[in-house]
Amino acid sequence: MNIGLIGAGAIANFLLEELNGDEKEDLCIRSIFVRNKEKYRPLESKYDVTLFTDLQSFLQSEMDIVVEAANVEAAKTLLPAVIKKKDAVLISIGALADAELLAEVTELAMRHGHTLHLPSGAIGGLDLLQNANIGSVSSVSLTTRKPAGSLIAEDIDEAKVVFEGNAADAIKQFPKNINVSIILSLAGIGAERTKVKIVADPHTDKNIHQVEMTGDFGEAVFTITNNPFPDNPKTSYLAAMSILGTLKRMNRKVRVGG
Ligand SMILES: NC(=O)C1=CN([C@@H]2O[C@H](COP(=O)(O)OP(=O)(O)OC[C@H]3O[C@@H](n4cnc5c(N)ncnc54)[C@H](OP(=O)(O)O)[C@@H]3O)[C@@H](O)[C@H]2O)C=CC1
Ligand SMILES: O=C([O-])CC(=O)C(=O)O
Repeated sequence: MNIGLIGAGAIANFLLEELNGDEKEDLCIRSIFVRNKEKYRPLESKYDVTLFTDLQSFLQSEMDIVVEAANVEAAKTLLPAVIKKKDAVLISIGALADAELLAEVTELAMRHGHTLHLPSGAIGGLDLLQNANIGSVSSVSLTTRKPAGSLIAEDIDEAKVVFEGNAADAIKQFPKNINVSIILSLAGIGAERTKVKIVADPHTDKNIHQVEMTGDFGEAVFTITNNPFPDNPKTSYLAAMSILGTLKRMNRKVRVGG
């Protein structure tokens, strides 16, 4: 499967190393859509990829699927054009907090016969939540704790709650830090009803997500203590692995979970 990648940051570099590195894989990144070719020029020879700044030329290049690893704004702008032409994997899930965009992309995917894959990113338990939601789920809440520097500019000595509210507002205020709240909303009871608390912690170097759910099924509480990427500590290593997992499991004939 040939992949077209949008973005060339922490997640993109992980995917390039895993898929286009020394060991041959069935999956291969061929094309990368960037804003500034000169900045990313070294990737062309290192990973044998072609850089594009024109979206239509990128989409016409040799690829079976697009993987977005850019940011929420880019995803909002690019996704409608992408899904008309290709299947896609989206990691800046916060883009889909916009109900109009979600409806538009769903309609385009159906009309053009394409699929939009939404990986679980830096959390888990979405299989459980979707199954629980067949019955009635009464509450879903997420408490995210990250290194203070990932969330706020000010120097603090003690942990500080920097946001408390619902997922719809959380992603507006922290688009680079709380995409997980929107995948949780999509799997469960929506961005208005999914509660979010974000804590800036000067004493942690992990990205910690505690998820709590209650419903007909009973209740679930679990915590994911994520290792961050050294070159972008806002982003957890698991988020990048979840894209690779999604790609690798896509064509399986025996499917686990889900
Ligand atoms: N769903 C989840 O659980 C998670 C989601 N994420 C999200 O994944 C995304 C990628 O994360 P990460 O790799 O760490 O981010 P980085 O900031 O490391 O990299 C982002 C890349 O996207 C590029 N980019 C930005 N805007 C555009 C655009 N309009 N067109 C093309 N490229 C663009 C940037 O290029 P430039 O140099 O030009 O700025 C940069 O190369 C982010 O949105 C992040 O919030 C992260 C963790 C978990
Ligand atoms: O990587 C993480 O731990 C979570 C994150 O940045 C996001 O959801 O946007």
